[in-house]
Amino acid sequence: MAYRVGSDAVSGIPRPETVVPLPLTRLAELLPATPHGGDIDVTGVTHSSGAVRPGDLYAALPGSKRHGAEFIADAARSGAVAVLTDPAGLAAARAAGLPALVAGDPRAVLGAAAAAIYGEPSRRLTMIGITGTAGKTSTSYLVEAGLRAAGRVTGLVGTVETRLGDLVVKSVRTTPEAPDLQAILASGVERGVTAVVMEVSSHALVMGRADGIRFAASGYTNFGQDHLDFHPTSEEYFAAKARLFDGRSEIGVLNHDDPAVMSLLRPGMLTYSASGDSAATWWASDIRPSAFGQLFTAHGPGGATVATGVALPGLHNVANALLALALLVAVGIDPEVAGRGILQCRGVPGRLEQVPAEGDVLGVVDYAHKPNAIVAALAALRELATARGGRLICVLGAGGDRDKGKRPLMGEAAAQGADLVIITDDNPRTEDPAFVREGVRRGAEEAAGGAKVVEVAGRRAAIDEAVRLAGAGDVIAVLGKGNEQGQEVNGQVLPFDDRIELAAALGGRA
Ligand SMILES: CC(=O)N[C@H]1[C@@H](OP(=O)(O)OP(=O)(O)OC[C@H]2O[C@@H](n3ccc(=O)[nH]c3=O)[C@H](O)[C@@H]2O)O[C@H](CO)[C@@H](O)[C@@H]1O[C@H](C)C(=O)N[C@@H](C)C(=O)N[C@H](CCC(=O)O)C(=O)O
Ligand SMILES: Nc1ncnc2c1ncn2[C@@H]1O[C@H](COP(=O)(O)OP(=O)(O)OP(=O)(O)O)[C@@H](O)[C@H]1O
Ligand SMILES: N[C@H](CCC[C@H](N)C(=O)O)C(=O)O
Ligand SMILES: [Mg+2]
Repeated sequence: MAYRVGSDAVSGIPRPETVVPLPLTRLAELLPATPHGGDIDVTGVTHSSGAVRPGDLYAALPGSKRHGAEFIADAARSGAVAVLTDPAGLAAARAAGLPALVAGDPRAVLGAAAAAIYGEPSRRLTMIGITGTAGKTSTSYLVEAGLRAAGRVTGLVGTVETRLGDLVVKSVRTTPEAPDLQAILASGVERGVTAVVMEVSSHALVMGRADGIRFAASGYTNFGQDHLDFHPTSEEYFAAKARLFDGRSEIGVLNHDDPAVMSLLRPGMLTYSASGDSAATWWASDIRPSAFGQLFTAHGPGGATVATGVALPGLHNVANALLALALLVAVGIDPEVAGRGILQCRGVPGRLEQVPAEGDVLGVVDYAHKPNAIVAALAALRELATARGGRLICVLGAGGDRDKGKRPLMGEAAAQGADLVIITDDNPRTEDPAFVREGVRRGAEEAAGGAKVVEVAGRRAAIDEAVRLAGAGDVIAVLGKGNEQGQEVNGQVLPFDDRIELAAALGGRA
């Protein structure tokens, strides 16, 4: 069934069952915010008028398209008892008869406000944060597996899903807005969760979504190009990610193999090197393929060695596993237990996921939708294709309404990494799909690689074409959408899952 973008069909953020009422005037004392219009107890908080529950503080934020103050009357009808806003929103709060807290930049105090309303849940959790251009989701699953091996009841917050013990909720954003995030953490505490690993996106760091959280340890995977539709410059994108290490993380773990990331190195920080540089705190050696992925030896502080591995191919997944190990050990997990847990993780949804299909062509779906991820994914799959004596065929597009500058770079990376590139549509959103394809094609055609480049409109048709052109031993990599189950076109999300489409196309061939 199709649904509108942002509709309730894809939300379902848990709220804590029990919240100690917090007087608005007490909250004002904790924040830089001025109270107006009397006192009242608040028992919840949201930034979205459609999600208001009785007793909530409604955060009426100035946005890029609207001002949340436009929705104060709606919020009041749904039971909001108070408003957090900027001076421009105060009149609407008064008109609705609600007391208000006014701050110059209400987003800047929202994280602290939400944390206070929900009883500072992160203080009762071991919080692990992960940022970086690529590898956040993958690393978070590996960390979660290590925590579970150590007997912890875990939480995970990221692009694919939010998990609190046995509860699983599909994600809408990588990092939820602060009111949702604090509600998730408080709900986790109620469910007995003791450790939470979360992806911290650059959007989140700029917009204060993770404010109010103190991380026991945080990791930085790598820095490449993405999101320049949101961040004005690459430097500002980098500075956004650097904020995770600005004092809110007790221990920082940096990728020794990435010079941009290493520019943040300060005394006390840890580093890791998948390429095996022994100058790093954690480094890998003896990497060898195994039946399900790869095994390697991790070398740690004081000459410690851990025999571990990861159930995914590619050097980038050794990097993710090494970062996971470093983070786990940093928060006190035994290295052997951590290494065993990482090894037990059976893959990550939509990340180098092999689709089930009989026959002599291997189909793989991956979430690479930025240049450095495409380089990494195709390098991993090239090894598989070579071992099978086949070619590497890549199907990819780029998302509409997102960073246009990355499109030719994505095309270039695909043409340099694959033998045949089929350029198609990703999520067109509100853009003309042909225009988006053109951006990717330009880069692919100008690339130095010897790949053949073709363009096929329509993702299903492109997958069918890849299967039609494939021969025995070939690997087909469908990149960019990973575990996504829909395709966003003009505000509608239409059902579409690369894994289902590729398996069906391969099934028709076998
Ligand atoms: C660019 C961006 O991040 N924008 C976020 C921002 O939107 P905005 O400033 O445009 O808000 P707006 O539409 O003008 O509305 C203003 C305010 O009115 C409120 N409102 C609006 C309408 C309504 O009916 N009721 C209501 O209360 C909104 O909640 C908002 O607080 O504030 C909103 C909530 O306050 C967010 O939902 C919204 O995320 C949008 C939907 C988004 O697509 N974000 C993506 C790009 C994102 O955050 N991605 C990252 C990285 C992904 C990754 O690489 O992994 C992520 O962490 O997911
Ligand atoms: N350490 C890494 N270095 C480079 N590329 C990687 C790395 N880990 C994963 N990738 C590639 O990036 C893709 C996305 O990986 P993952 O979902 O783990 O990253 P992410 O940072 O969470 O991405 P997003 O911001 O889009 O959610 C993978 O499918 C893979 O192609
Ligand atoms: N969280 C990422 C997802 C991109 C996925 C890709 N399929 C696309 O549409 O560009 C974003 O919003 O930029
Ligand atoms: Mg992610």
